[in-house]
Amino acid sequence: MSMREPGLCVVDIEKGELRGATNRYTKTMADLAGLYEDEAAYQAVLAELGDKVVYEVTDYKPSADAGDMIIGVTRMIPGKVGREYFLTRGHIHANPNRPEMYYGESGHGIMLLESPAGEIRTVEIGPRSLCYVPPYWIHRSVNVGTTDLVMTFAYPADSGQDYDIIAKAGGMRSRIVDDGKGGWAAVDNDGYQFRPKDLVEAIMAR
Ligand SMILES: O=P(O)(O)OC[C@H]1O[C@H](O)[C@H](O)[C@@H](O)[C@@H]1O
Ligand SMILES: [Fe+2]
Repeated sequence: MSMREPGLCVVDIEKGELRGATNRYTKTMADLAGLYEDEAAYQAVLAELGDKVVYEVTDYKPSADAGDMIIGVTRMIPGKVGREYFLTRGHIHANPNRPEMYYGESGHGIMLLESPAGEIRTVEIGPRSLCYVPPYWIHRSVNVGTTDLVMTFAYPADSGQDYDIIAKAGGMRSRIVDDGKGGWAAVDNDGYQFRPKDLVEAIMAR
């Protein structure tokens, strides 16, 4: 093992980015096809937003080694597709026993978590909330506020992201929607299919 130099990055809360990041990736509404329940509403929002960035990630990745850590910032604009609040694609870590932490910088978000067996948890995140995503939880962030949601995160550098696990189940078990009173509610996703028991066991054995 060779020594690595210390790093320094600065969280720019207004811009919602990490100054000194080594990577940036952006998502537009077109990249999120098939994630929202209301296809007509999705098409309308897609036409309205065009190639506007709906969320972006800037991160600092020293290496992909197991003992290293990726630190970064995610920024998501506010909005709804029909009654459903804007969300990230969501994933389980490709090495599923890797955790993650999220720290709220600004805005109002929900971390939506699902176990491989289909249990759901919601964690509300505001400024200075520190959310721990334990190993094995599928996770997605949702902006339930009226301003950009900005969060700092950190996770082991060899975690990886598996997006298929959500797609294959027809989405996550819950959707985060407007409750009609200015707040949010978790409701059932009608298209959700529970994973077979042997698949759940195979994931949990890794
Ligand atoms: O990867 P997505 O599900 O699109 O979520 C966007 C990003 O969310 C978080 O900030 C994670 O730490 C990133 O690694 C992830 O890529
Ligand atoms: Fe993650």
